[in-house]
Amino acid sequence: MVLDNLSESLKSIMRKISGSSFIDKDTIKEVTKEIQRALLKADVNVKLVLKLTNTVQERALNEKPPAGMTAQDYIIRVIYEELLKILGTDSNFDLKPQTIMLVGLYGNGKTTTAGKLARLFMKKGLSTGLIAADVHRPGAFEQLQQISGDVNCGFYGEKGEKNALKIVRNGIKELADFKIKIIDTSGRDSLDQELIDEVHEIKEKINPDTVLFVIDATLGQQAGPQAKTLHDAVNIDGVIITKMDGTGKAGGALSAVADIQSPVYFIGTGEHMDDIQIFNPKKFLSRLLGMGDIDALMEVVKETNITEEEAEASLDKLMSGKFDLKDMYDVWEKFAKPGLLKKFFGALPLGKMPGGNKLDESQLDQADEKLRLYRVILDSMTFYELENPDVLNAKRIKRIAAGSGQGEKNVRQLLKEYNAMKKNMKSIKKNRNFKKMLKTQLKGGNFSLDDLESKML
Ligand SMILES: Nc1nc2c(ncn2[C@@H]2O[C@H](COP(=O)(O)OP(=O)(O)OP(=O)(O)O)[C@@H](O)[C@H]2O)c(=O)[nH]1
Repeated sequence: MVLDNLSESLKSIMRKISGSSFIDKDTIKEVTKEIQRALLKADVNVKLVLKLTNTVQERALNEKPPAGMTAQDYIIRVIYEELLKILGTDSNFDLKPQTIMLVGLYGNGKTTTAGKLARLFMKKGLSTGLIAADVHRPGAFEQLQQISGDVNCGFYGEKGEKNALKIVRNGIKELADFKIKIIDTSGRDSLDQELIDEVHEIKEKINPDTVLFVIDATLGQQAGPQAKTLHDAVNIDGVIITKMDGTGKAGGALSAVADIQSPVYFIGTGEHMDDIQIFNPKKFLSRLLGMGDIDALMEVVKETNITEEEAEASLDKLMSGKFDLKDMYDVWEKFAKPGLLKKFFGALPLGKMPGGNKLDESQLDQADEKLRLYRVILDSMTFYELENPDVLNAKRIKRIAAGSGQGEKNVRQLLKEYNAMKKNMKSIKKNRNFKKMLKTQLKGGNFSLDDLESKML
């Protein structure tokens, strides 16, 4: 597949980001440099690369991750969003009866694509006829005729006729019963004025419903000026990128498409008539980046939407001396979102606190599971016990263990953690910097332990 090399580079950059323990300015700069190199190697236009990487860098440096999202995930999201802008947003091709005009340069795959489209539309129940309006290339008439026979669709052409407009006019009349008519126009080695005039005239006089630009994925930097000139002449409604099955770079074609801001509707993935796919930018990009389901990542943010006020109130509770088990339960309830608890506890430098009880890595790994278990234990306590944890003697612990089915060991462990948390929170409540950073953490931000510790000393 085209862009394989770019995909490998981007995947390795993504791995690097998600594997880094913290994100600082240097990491962001390094990452954007690497993206820059990878895109340039894939033939993406320099101007576009610079614009993209500058935006990524600026956003990564200045924007705060939303609640529930780590800085790492957020940068991945920023990169994803900015790359998606190049590929365009999802826009489905409207499968309605229409006249389509195909434009593009010689050998880019126009004629083949006309046949592929005919087969695709007919599969969707839309009868299709092809009009052979390439009056310049010897053999173009026969090629389209042959293809229409292969896919069993309608065909109109006038062998030897040099007036493309006349053929199209007659063709539209002759193929009136077909729901979709596809005009295969001439291509050239380069964009000469004669070609531009010809396609411009057909566009003006025939007024097709849709003009589709067929472009070879491996075209390189000349794709840009070609797309622009054709767009100026016929106003391109959408793009079909062919030869996506090749090993080329595709960055040039993609840059050209980004430049004219037309949606890519289809991609060609081989020489056979079935080798055409509806283009889905999000899926394509997710595959390119080696991400499973990037939309799922976005969902985490929605699920963990904690407001600043909520974070502040919970933090005040945490740091007040009056922190009881009910408060602990409430805080956990609020922040027990996927991964958030782990992040929260993971960032607490408890080992550095007087009387600190640092949670080890394996404990952190099991944070979500532990929370579920602790909730069951807390549910087995009376209201009085939750508000007055000091009354929890051996007898009560035994009762709670039996009631929750979690064993005395787990009940004692929960109490141990509660006591450590309460003690630590009390001892740091006057530290404004720490409080501020914790708030960021509660809201899903991320920072390094080193950073946190240096702020505390
Ligand atoms: N691998 C691959 N080859 C393709 C694809 N689309 C077209 N081709 C091949 O590209 C070559 C040129 O395709 P044509 O359809 O003849 O090109 P054209 O743009 O119609 O050329 P003109 O009519 O001369 O303007 C043919 O050999 C096609 O089989 C594709 O998606 N993948």
